Amino acid sequence: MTHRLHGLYAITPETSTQPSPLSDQITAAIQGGARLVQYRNKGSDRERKSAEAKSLLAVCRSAQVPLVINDDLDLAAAIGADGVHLGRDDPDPRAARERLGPQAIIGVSCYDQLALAMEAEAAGASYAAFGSFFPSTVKPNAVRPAPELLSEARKRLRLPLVAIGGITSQNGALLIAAGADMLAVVTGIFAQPDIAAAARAYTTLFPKETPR
Ligand SMILES: Cc1ncc(COP(=O)(O)OP(=O)(O)O)c(N)n1
Ligand SMILES: Cc1ncsc1CCOP(=O)(O)O
Ligand SMILES: [Mg+2]
Repeated sequence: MTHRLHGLYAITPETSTQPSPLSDQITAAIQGGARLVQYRNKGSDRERKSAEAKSLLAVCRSAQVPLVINDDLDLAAAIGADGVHLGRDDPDPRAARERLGPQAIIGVSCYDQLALAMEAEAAGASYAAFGSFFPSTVKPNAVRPAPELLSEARKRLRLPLVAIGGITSQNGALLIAAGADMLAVVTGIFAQPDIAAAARAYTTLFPKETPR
């Protein structure tokens, strides 16, 4: 199945302010309209990551929402996830494409650099991610491109564009207007008391889907 990469992209929090298990939090984000989920866990051991990723994969499969694993190509391959997200310290997108196959979602971090996105496109990536567009408590030291980078990328690339970093339901609209196909969000969804409602506030920013 080819996945349409458009809409809200929910990324799991590493520290939770929620009493509910991660799988319930993801269920709520999907109820609020999340179209893609990333399992991002930089701190846990392999066993815990594997167990959490499997449980999220079950939730995502039943909702028909793809699950991407951050950084860990081995884990993505081992559990049969829908794809992987790769940054500058992670495996090469070509290796990921070879390992996971033609339908897999291979996301690549491009920070504030159009040249990285052009390389990613040539390497068979599925989307290019730019950011952090706004201050983020998750990545306080991230580079900060201007939203105009998305407009430039839109002109130069065919790949879907993901915007990330400090995105709220207020500032997200300007990133979509600049060319973002997806908004990737942690805090604005998962640090809120009502996760589904918080997700819905982003979902409504996107133009309505045209039926396939
Ligand atoms: C959609 C999306 N965009 C960017 C990132 C950041 O990736 P990376 O630079 O590898 O940093 P870590 O997330 O691994 O700390 C992302 N995860 N997802
Ligand atoms: C992983 C990552 N890469 C750039 S900013 C960021 C964190 C996004 O989290 P938040 O939506 O809470 O700012
Ligand atoms: Mg990474």
